Amino acid sequence: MTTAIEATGLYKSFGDGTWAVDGMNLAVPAGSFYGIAGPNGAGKTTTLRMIIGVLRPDHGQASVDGVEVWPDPREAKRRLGWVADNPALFERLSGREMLEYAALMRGMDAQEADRRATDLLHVLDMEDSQSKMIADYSLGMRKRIGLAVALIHRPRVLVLDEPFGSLDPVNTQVMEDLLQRFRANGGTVVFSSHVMDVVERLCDRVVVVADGRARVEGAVAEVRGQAPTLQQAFVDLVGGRDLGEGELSWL
Ligand SMILES: Nc1ncnc2c1ncn2[C@@H]1O[C@H](COP(=O)(O)OP(=O)(O)OP(=O)(O)O)[C@@H](O)[C@H]1O
Repeated sequence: MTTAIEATGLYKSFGDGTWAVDGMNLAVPAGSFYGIAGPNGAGKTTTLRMIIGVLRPDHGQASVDGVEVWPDPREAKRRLGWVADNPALFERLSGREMLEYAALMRGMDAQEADRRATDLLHVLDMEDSQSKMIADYSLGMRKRIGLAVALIHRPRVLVLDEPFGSLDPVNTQVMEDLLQRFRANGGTVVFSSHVMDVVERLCDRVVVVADGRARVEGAVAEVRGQAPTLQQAFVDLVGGRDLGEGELSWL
């Protein structure tokens, strides 16, 4: 198996005496759609930020498309695209200017930058809002432009943090279609999510993370096991809480 992302023994503490990431191991097969699920505070974002080369691990290694991230972060970043939960964008640029700027920073000439920006704005259904300032964009529009910025240099691996949170069904469909297209062209998609039906629908494999560690990993059907849905398997695994008889009786 060729791996698109490999993380071995990743640890990170923020100095409060606990491990936000506590010995994470991951191996994402190239060409897969890979989901990272886990409750709030499980360490998903911290893990992803160490893998993409913006947060240095206390211990452990990560590689992207065969390139070790921390010895060679520039080369690793050439091969990946990153979409943060709330993408950091230049608020006073228009969507088109943002895309063209990202393309120029990635070394493209102006003609290629214009061509790719035009294509992305079209498939993301953003032609009408391309001249509007990003500060005036809705969250769904920000997420779409964030995805376009991450794709414009044609990465091999795309990493997304909660891409579907707070998106309406139309935006969700637009994002899914583009991710499917990227994967069909040989790319690898890794994303964290709490939205288990999206993980179940899109992913080949999933890892469930809790307390900074991978608890279970495998093909979606394996992780679901005997549970009726992946959501139920997730709750069974990481614990939910049943309300007792008398609890909240005042409600
Ligand atoms: N910059 C930081 N400084 C201090 N603690 C942090 C920092 N970033 C994350 N943490 C802590 O690390 C732990 C893991 O956080 P992380 O954001 O990685 O979880 P997550 O699984 O992405 O959660 P969510 O699903 O809510 O986004 C949490 O306890 C969080 O409070």
